Amino acid sequence: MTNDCRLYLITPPVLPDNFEAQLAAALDAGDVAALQLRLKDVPDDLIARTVDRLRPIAQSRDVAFILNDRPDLAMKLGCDGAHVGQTDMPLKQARKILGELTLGVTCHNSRHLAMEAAEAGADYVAFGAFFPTSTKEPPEMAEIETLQIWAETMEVPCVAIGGITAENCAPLVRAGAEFLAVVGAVWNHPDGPAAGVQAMLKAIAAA
Ligand SMILES: Cc1ncc(COP(=O)(O)OP(=O)(O)O)c(N)n1
Ligand SMILES: Cc1ncsc1CCOP(=O)(O)O
Ligand SMILES: [Mg+2]
Repeated sequence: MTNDCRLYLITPPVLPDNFEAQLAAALDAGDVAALQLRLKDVPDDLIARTVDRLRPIAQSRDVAFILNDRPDLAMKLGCDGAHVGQTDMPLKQARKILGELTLGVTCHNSRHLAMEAAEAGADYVAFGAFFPTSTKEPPEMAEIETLQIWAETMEVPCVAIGGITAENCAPLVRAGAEFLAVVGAVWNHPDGPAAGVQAMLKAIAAA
């Protein structure tokens, strides 16, 4: 049986020198719905220069370019949307800044937070972390049941994140995740990012 789950790629914490080539190879390896630029603790001008470098690579391939944490810069720099966490910016403010652009919101393991996000106009809600991850110290772990109940009862699409790999993703796909967001599964794949994307897509299709 097929499913509608798609891959949501997030950039690695530190971008290697040849990142443009790696990114192009990853996006050419198969269907990727979105790319999130996630740079933490860097000045605005570095975010702006990196958006200018990477945005065309994604958008020319019909991959939505989402900026983490900064709806203001997302709007200013021609991104397709922004992702905000619970402490990044009040959701109403983010929605107002972004206008018609995509707004994604971290909801940890809480359908209550997800309801609030949906009411504030989120285009997707993200639950996680589902599995241990070395990319970020997650404030809490999420249960598959949270995702499953959301997917069964609500219209707003849900993203699953946190330690997701080709080996462990099947239950999340079967629970109804519309998107799987990954960092390590692609950028740390032993055979390179293109192989990482292909492995994820194969696992999603087989779930
Ligand atoms: C798709 C997606 N889901 C969750 C997060 C985490 O956002 P946040 O809680 O704001 O933490 P940081 O990523 O900003 O460290 C995300 N970025 N993307
Ligand atoms: C940004 C973020 N938010 C919750 S877990 C996480 C990290 C996801 O990275 P990985 O796919 O390598 O676990
Ligand atoms: Mg954030």
